Amino acid sequence: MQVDLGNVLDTASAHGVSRETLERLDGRVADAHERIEQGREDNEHGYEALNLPSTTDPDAIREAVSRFDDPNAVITVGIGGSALGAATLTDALDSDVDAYYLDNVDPEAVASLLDSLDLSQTVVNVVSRSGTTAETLANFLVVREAMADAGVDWADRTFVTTGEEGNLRDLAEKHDLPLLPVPDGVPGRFSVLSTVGLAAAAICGHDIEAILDGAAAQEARLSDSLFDSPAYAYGAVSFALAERGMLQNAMMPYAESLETFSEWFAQLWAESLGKDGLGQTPLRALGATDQHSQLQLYRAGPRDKLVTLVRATERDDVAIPETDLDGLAYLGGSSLSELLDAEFEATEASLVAADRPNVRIELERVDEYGLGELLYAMEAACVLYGELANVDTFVQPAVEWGKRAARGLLGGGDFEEADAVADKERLVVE
Ligand SMILES: O=P(O)(O)OC[C@H]1O[C@H](O)[C@H](O)[C@@H](O)[C@@H]1O
Repeated sequence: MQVDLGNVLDTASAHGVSRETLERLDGRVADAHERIEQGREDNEHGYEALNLPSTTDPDAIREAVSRFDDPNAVITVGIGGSALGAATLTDALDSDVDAYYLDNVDPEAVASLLDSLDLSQTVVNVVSRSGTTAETLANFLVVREAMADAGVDWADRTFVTTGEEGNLRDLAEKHDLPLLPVPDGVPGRFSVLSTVGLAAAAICGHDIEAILDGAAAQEARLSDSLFDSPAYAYGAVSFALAERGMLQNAMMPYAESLETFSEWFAQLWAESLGKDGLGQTPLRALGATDQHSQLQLYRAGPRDKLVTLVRATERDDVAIPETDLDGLAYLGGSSLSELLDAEFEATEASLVAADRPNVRIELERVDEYGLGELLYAMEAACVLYGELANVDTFVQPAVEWGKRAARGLLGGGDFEEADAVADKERLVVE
């Protein structure tokens, strides 16, 4: 995996950063790296996530899921960090086992998914670090009932990934469900390389060791200089650009298989860095599709965006057939991959021509190893950015406020946050 910073330099784009600025920043990267390494060594909350390539036991995960013979499908019931990592992996990789995610409580979507599946051939993976998230527990109760109604022994087809305590743990123990532990000290959005993210991939038959190997390769590249580490290069430059007003970061992979990756990145970046009036708003885009919609804004709208373009340098290709139409002759004999690359490079050039900084991230391939590299590098980039911005990367009090309010509204406890809901101002126009 490599990160190309050429288009963020002020020699490419007038609103970019100078090499001198990057060199000055590199001194701060060295200090931040030292702090991160200390946090990892002391197994501090959050920093521990960067140790997962060596602390995760892939055999234990495989062993836990091996009790389910030949499922057709796996439903992961979880939300946020308890769903997006697994979804990023299974959506990016091909498998004969279909992976679904119940990460919302839209009744129509839940009912439609459950109606469409043969539940006797489906495995249910319930994931919640806290074991108390209302959406996850509610969806699980619905799934469990649907299985029972279909004459399926739900307890036989369910496993749980959760922490040491919480309602989900109690429920799993009561029904003697197989349990995978979530690692201590790893917030959900940093947990893709643990039981939380890898179990669904293991059920789908993906090579979870290769995912960890890819992550380990990027772990080995962390160093005290942004010029030696793709992860730190990305984190440091994103921070430097945010300081210059690029307060939005459009994550734009040129691979449909990475569409969910942008969602995962959005949680990582928003929940970790959006604090104390600071942060960089992640935007989700997909190349080449969004070249024909959002690119207008990225190139000509407010000068507040970093665009991150991601592509694989190797991919399976499809030839474009020759045609006798003169106007289309330029396409014939070429391939969809060549067209996609041309679109990618044209987007970069068009942004630079309008003085809009952008970063290129290239993987060799969207496979297990490449995904491991990409996900680990983005996590390390985020941790570095958090150090440089001096925010508490690993907490999410703003999200928890809303969780308490919703629980209070449903009668799940006495939470003062719920009172604020009743105080809503109204100015209704009909
Ligand atoms: O894993 P859980 O405890 O169910 O939490 C699921 C999600 O809940 C909240 O929204 C947190 O802010 C997220 O970071 C977390 O990933």
